[in-house]
Amino acid sequence: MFDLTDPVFNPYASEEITPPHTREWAAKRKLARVLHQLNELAVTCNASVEEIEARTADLQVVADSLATAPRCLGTLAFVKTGDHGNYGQINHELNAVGGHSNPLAPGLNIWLEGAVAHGVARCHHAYEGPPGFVHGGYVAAIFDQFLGMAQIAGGRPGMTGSLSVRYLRPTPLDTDLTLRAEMAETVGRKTVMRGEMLAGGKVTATAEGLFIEPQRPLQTLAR
Ligand SMILES: CCCCCCCCCCCCCC(=O)SCCNC(=O)CCNC(=O)[C@H](O)C(C)(C)COP(=O)(O)OP(=O)(O)OC[C@H]1O[C@@H](n2cnc3c(N)ncnc32)[C@H](O)[C@@H]1OP(=O)(O)O
Repeated sequence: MFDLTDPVFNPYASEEITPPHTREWAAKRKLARVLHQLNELAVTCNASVEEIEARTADLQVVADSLATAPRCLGTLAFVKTGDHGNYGQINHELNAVGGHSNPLAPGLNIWLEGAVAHGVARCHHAYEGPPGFVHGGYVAAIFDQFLGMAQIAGGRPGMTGSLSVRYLRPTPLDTDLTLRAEMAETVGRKTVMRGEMLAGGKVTATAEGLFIEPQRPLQTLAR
C-alpha cells in the first residue's frame, strides 16, 4: 500500500510536501485550502447577520453545483477508477488528518529520517477545545495519524488497536506543533509506537499507539 522504496512516490521521504501528482489533485488542494480557510472564518468571523446570510447563499450555490458532478465515495472508489493514482497517492490527498486535499485536515506533514518520524501540524480556531487551546480529540487524531504513518517504516503496518495520550499541558492554537515518534517494540503483527508533540519547544502531549496488522488486507475490510 505504501512503498517507501518507491523513488517516484514516497510522500514521507523529506520535509518538503510531496507536490500533487496530477492537475486534478492540484485543483483539489486549492479547493481544500479555500474550504480550510472558510472553516476558520465560520468560527471566527464577526460579520453582520446580513453579510453571513448573503455569503452562505453564495456558498450554497457553489455546493449545489459541485453536487451535480460524479462522485467517488472513499479512497477505494477513487482507486478503482484507475484515473486518480494508487492507494498511497490518494490517501496522501484525502486522509482525514493528513490529506493535503482534505479541508478537515489540520495541515499535518510527516517525514521519516531513518527510524525516526517527524511531523508538523497547525490547528486554527476551528480546532479549539479549552479556550485558546486545541481540542484533545484533535490532539489524539494527530497522534493516531502520525504514529500510524510512522509505523510503516517497521514493514508490518496495521490498524490502531489502542491509543493512549498523556496531555501534559494545553496545546496552543495557531502555533506550529512539532511531532517526533519512534518504534518502541514490534512483536509479530503488533507494533508499538511512542511519540511526542511540542509547541514552542515544550512537550504538550505524549502518546503510545499499538498497531495491529490485520489478518485480511485493508482493501477487503472495506467491503
Ligand atoms: C495492511 C495494513 C496497511 C495499513 C496502512 C497503513 C496506514 C494505516 C493508517 C494508520 C493511521 C490511521 C489509523 C486509524 O485511524 S485506524 C482506525 C481505528 N482502528 C480501527 O478501526 C481498528 C478496528 N479493529 C480491528 O480492525 C481489529 O480489532 C484489529 C485489526 C485491530 C485486530 O484484529 P485482529 O483480528 O487482527 O486481532 P486478533 O484478535 O487476531 O489479535 C491479535 C493480537 O492483537 C491483540 N489485540 C487485538 N485488538 C487489540 C486492541 N484493540 N488492543 C490491544 N490489543 C489488541 C490481541 O489480544 C492479540 O494479541 P496476542 O494474543 O497475539 O498477544
